[in-house]
Amino acid sequence: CQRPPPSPSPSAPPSPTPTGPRAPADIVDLSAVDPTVRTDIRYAGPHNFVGRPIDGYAEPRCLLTRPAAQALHRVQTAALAGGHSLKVYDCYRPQRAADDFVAWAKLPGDQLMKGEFYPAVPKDRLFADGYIGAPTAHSRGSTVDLTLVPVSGPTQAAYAPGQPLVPCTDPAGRRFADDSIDMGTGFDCFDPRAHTADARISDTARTNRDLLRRLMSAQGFENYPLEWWHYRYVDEPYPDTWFDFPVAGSSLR
Ligand SMILES: C[C@@H](N)C(=O)N[C@H](C)C(=O)O
Ligand SMILES: [Zn+2]
Repeated sequence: CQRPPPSPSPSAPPSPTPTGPRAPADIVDLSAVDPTVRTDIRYAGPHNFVGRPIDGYAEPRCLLTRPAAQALHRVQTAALAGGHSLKVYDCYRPQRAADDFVAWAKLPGDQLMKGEFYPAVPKDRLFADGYIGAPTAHSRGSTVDLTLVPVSGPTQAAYAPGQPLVPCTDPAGRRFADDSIDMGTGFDCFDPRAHTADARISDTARTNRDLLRRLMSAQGFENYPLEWWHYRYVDEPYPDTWFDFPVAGSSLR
C-alpha cells in the first residue's frame, strides 16, 4: 500500500493507490524479459520455512519492476558466460504474504519446518534478528532472493511434504539437495552462517557467495548482509510503495 501523506488536507483528493488486484504497467514477469533464468518460487509451494503455500502466491512466478528485471537479465548474461544460471526463489512478495508470515510468527506451536530452516535460532527471534521483514522490500517489486546453479548439472531433488528435514546449516551433500552451487547454507537458512560475510563457511562457499555478489553489484543490486541470497535493486522505481496484488499472470497489465 502506498503510505498516505503525513497530514492530508481535508480538501485534497485521496492519494492514488496503485495497489489492489492489478499491478502497475511496469511490473513484468521475469520470464518475459529473460526466459533462461530458472525459478523455484518457494512460497508458492510447501518447501519453505512455514511448510505450506503462502498467502498471495497464486502462481509460481517471478514478478518484478521492469528496471529490476532488465538488470537481472544483464546479470544472467554475465553468469551464463561463466557457466552458471541464476535461479530465483522469491521476487515481488505481496503485503498479504508478509502479513501471513507475521501471523505465523505468532503461533509458537507451529514449528513444522524448524528442523531445516531455523535449526538453531528460536522461532521468536526470526523477525527480531532480521531474518524476516514486515513490511519487506520485496513488496516494492525490486528485491529478489536468488542463487547460482551450474548450467549443466544435476536437477534438483523433489521435495515431498513430511520427508525428514536436514538442517540447512549442514554441509552441501547432506542438507536438501538444491541444485545451487554451494553457498555454505541452504536458501532461507535463518542462521548466522547465512550471513554473507560469515567466516566459518568453506573456501568454495566463500568463492561462490563472492561471485554472486560481484555479478549482482555490477548491475546495481545491493546485498542484505544477513542473507547471502537477498538483493535489492538500488534504483528501485517504487521506493515508498508496498504492493499487494497477488503473484499471478492475471495481476499484470
Ligand atoms: C524471508 C527471507 N526470504 C527474506 O526475504 N528476508 C528479508 C529480511 C525480508 O523478508 O525482507
Ligand atoms: Zn529476500
